[in-house]
Amino acid sequence: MSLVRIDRVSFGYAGGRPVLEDVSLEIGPGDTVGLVGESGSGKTTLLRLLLGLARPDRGKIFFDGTPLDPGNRSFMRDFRRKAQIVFQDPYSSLDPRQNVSAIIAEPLRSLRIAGDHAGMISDALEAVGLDPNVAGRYPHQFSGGQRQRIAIARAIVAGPKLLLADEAVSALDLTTRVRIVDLMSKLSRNMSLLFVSHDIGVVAALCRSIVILESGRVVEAGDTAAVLADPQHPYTQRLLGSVPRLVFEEH
Ligand SMILES: Nc1ncnc2c1ncn2[C@@H]1O[C@H](COP(=O)(O)OP(=O)(O)OP(=O)(O)O)[C@@H](O)[C@H]1O
Repeated sequence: MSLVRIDRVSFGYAGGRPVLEDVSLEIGPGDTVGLVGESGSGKTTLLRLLLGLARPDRGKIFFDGTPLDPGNRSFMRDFRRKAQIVFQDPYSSLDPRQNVSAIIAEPLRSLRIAGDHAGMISDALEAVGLDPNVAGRYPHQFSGGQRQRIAIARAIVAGPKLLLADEAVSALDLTTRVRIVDLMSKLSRNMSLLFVSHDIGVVAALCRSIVILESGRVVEAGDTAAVLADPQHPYTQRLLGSVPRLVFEEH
């Protein structure tokens, strides 16, 4: 059974034109799915629907076989433990007044998860490649890449089944981006990953399957290597054509 099933979902913001039209996609346990599209194609909006922050106008979203229903509080509490998100900007996503330990503990507190919080925080820090001794420090004492590791530690501390990443490496320099992609790849062995990005290169490195969104519609989807080797839709071909060439030709 799919962990997530988005079934023919359409959505428009109040008074506006449709932003998503008839979108379907499935994420199985352990899948790594890249959602790619240009700015404004509706990627973040789809994540908002998937988190239950907005409701589809048409269609349904299922998590573990149960329809997502923001009105069902006990389901949503369990869902919030199982689905966590990492955002783009590691500077604005961490509260500068809280130390690392308090930041990572936030889901444990808000979801009222019992147990050894200090041990869980320490495990999460280790899992993202940070020394557990940094728990007492504050965000300003870390680089952008380290901050993103802290944000990822917060996202995984409660043991989610699904990690959502919204342009989670886009704000990082190239070397740091590669390291965080490596980290996400390692973490995705234990959870499903929906990785939203406009960067096809990063998706190719990280995601087994790819979904291409153009103006709120899925125009192509499938195995990443197969789609990128032989893109069928003109929009995918255009997106691929606009990827900067990083290979230096010999003269
Ligand atoms: N709160 C909102 N109210 C009204 N319209 C919105 C709102 N948020 C987004 N939109 C519109 O919905 C469309 C899709 O936006 P969305 O942020 O989902 O795209 P995106 O693919 O994530 O883009 P980006 O890569 O730039 O973040 C855009 O036309 C945007 O202007």
